[in-house]
Amino acid sequence: MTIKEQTILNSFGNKIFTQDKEIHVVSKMEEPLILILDNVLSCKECDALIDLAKHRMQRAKIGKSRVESDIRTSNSMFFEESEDELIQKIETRVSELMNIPVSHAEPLQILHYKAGEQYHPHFDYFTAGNVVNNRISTLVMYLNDVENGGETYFPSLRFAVTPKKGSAVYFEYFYNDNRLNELTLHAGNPVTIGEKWVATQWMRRQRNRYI
Ligand SMILES: O=C(O)CCC(=O)C(=O)O
Ligand SMILES: [Fe+2]
Repeated sequence: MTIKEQTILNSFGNKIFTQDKEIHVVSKMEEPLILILDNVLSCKECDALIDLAKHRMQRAKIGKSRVESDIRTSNSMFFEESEDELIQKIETRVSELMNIPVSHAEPLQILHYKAGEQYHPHFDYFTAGNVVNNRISTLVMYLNDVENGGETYFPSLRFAVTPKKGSAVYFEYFYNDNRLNELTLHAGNPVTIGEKWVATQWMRRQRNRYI
């Protein structure tokens, strides 16, 4: 008999209630746990995040060393921790949803892909050496509808998530069985028509902010 591993997010039923939102579970994969969620952000919140971010975008940097890399061709920025009311509200909602305290959250990241841009397959957790406070889970929130392409693609699962404004994909990689963590390999497929905006929240195993 195979014993299913404990997960961080324990969803029951078709809805997840946070203090200010009723989030819909559209689709679910059990192991590794992948949830497609709708109504995570309102249209107004998506537009406001893009507006706040668009003047602050830089060529995306990868991983801990933050060197520029061809792994990702999109542009990115990070909001300051709880920098204004909107960011604070979203951080609170997302941490309730992800079942991890805000103190374990990385700053909220915005990514912008223009046509032709992509994010090659990668793990969100760090694999090099002895990582003390690794990432354990990810929420990618879609801030606009993409005309064509731009799916979040899990090549080992042959599973593609189509961006939809206000919706999100959640996955976690804190399993004892590392084969499950490795199945969360994912990419941002090339945007072929239009553009793509996402907000990514990564959670750490331990505290990551001191406020
Ligand atoms: O753009 C996407 O669909 C994926 C983004 C991503 O993998 C990340 O931000 O870590
Ligand atoms: Fe990622």
